[in-house]
Amino acid sequence: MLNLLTSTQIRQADSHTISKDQISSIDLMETAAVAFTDIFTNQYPQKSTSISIYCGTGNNGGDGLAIARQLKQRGYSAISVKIARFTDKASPEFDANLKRLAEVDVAPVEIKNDNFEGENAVVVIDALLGTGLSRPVEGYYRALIEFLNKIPAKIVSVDIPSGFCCEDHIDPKAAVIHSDLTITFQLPKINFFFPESGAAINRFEIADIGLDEEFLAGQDSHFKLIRREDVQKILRPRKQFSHKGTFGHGLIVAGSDQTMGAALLCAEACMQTGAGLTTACIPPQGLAGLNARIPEIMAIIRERSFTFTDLEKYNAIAAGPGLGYSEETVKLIKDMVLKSQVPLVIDADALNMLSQRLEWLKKLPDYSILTPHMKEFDRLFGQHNTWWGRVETAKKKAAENQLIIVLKNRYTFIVMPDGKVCINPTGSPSMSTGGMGDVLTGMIVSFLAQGYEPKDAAILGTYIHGYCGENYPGYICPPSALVKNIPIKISEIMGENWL
Ligand SMILES: NC(=O)C1=CN([C@@H]2O[C@H](COP(=O)(O)OP(=O)(O)OC[C@H]3O[C@@H](n4cnc5c(N)ncnc54)[C@H](O)[C@@H]3O)[C@@H](O)[C@H]2O)[C@H](O)CC1
Ligand SMILES: [K+]
Repeated sequence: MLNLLTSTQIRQADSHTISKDQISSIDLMETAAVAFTDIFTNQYPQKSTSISIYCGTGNNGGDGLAIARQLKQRGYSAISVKIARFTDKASPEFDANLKRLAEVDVAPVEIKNDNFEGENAVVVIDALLGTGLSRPVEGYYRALIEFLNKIPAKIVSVDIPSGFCCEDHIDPKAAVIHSDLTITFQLPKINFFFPESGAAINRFEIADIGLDEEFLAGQDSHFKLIRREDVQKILRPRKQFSHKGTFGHGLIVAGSDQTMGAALLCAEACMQTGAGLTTACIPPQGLAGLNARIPEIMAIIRERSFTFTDLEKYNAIAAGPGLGYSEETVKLIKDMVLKSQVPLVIDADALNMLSQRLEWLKKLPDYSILTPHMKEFDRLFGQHNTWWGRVETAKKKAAENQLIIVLKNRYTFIVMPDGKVCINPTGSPSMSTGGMGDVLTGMIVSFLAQGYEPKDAAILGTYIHGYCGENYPGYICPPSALVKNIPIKISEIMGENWL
């Protein structure tokens, strides 16, 4: 997993690298400027593109000056540099790069107040403020940021959008540059994965500046980014002499008269993800649809006052998709919660039942997996104003109840009982359709049934679910199409050793 660090830790990595590699901070700044410019010129290869570089007077601004020189030296002919001289403070690296700018005869314009004349560059490079942000942006900086957010130019931010806070609660009223592209140094910043950053970061790219990998990996951090290689390490190839019993038996407790579709999607996902056997515990009306659509799935019919008699024959149980919320289904879930000896995956209506009966949280088998979206989370654990707050609560609740909480959003947070927050990078807006959650639940319970540890089942299910969705060749990805792709995408991720 990729260790995600705070801005303070990244600064420590800076100085560690500077002393270890016997370089100066101006050398590191030059490396950063070159790495930024490489990505930038790929994005804007036209050398006549008009580019205005707005520089603060710290090292973010210093980067901006070095980037201006790099662009000039690479033949970009329409470069202008504007320095936000709102304070008489300037970093030594900024001053050094200001001198070097003269070598390429770019004469910067100084902005000393808030009368910004018209800006008609096609691209603005935002090098005003970086990770040195230490307080909310006010005064001339705020006015300049608001001015730049209004002009038609594309904005490319250096390291982070100016005014953006890299970790902790994101204040929706803060003045932050709305960047079309953020080229960040070495690591994505933790808040890049929080929904509130959407306005400031349309997309981001990583510029490797050679910080000491060992040092970065050795830093203590809750936040980890799941990478393909992590998933490849967890996935097990299937042995030649295996049979359906080798891959477990998953039980899906789902569906009601009007919402059988969720049960079908969840059950099929469990089967397509590789469970040896899948049984769906469904209402009588659902049987015909189940058999017609997915003949591989066995059924237990939930007649009136149904109770579980042989839960022990299942390696993993998922409950909730389309289950409906009635006296009958509450009794059913209570029966399951009290009787099950295996980790449960609790989703949708079963989560809503939990939120009315929080005492059940402690009764769930250890390492059971909750898969709430934002609203289900707040119903369970109270209203939250920020996602940072939600993740803090999720860490607390996961530890208190020995649970895994899969807090779904564009970058799903998988919160482990030990406080680790594994962030899933896969997925796409094409997946924002009803039924996606049902599929995810089926995938997670399938990996549980196959004998994967609960934390690994949550990671595999979430990563591969998003991977299937983001690789679907369509404007939207119908969940019933996604499930058909699961086996092919798992083997694609595993590469040649999938068999
Ligand atoms: N390893 C790396 O990522 C590298 C990053 N580099 C660049 O350095 C900046 C961080 O530079 P720093 O000098 O620490 O601060 P900033 O330039 O971000 O800010 C300048 C200065 O502004 C003052 N300030 C803080 N908050 C505010 C505010 N709200 N309003 C006004 N002024 C504010 C404060 O005094 C800051 O010092 C990083 O982002 C990268 O761009 C290195 O160049 C290479 C390695
Ligand atoms: K910036």
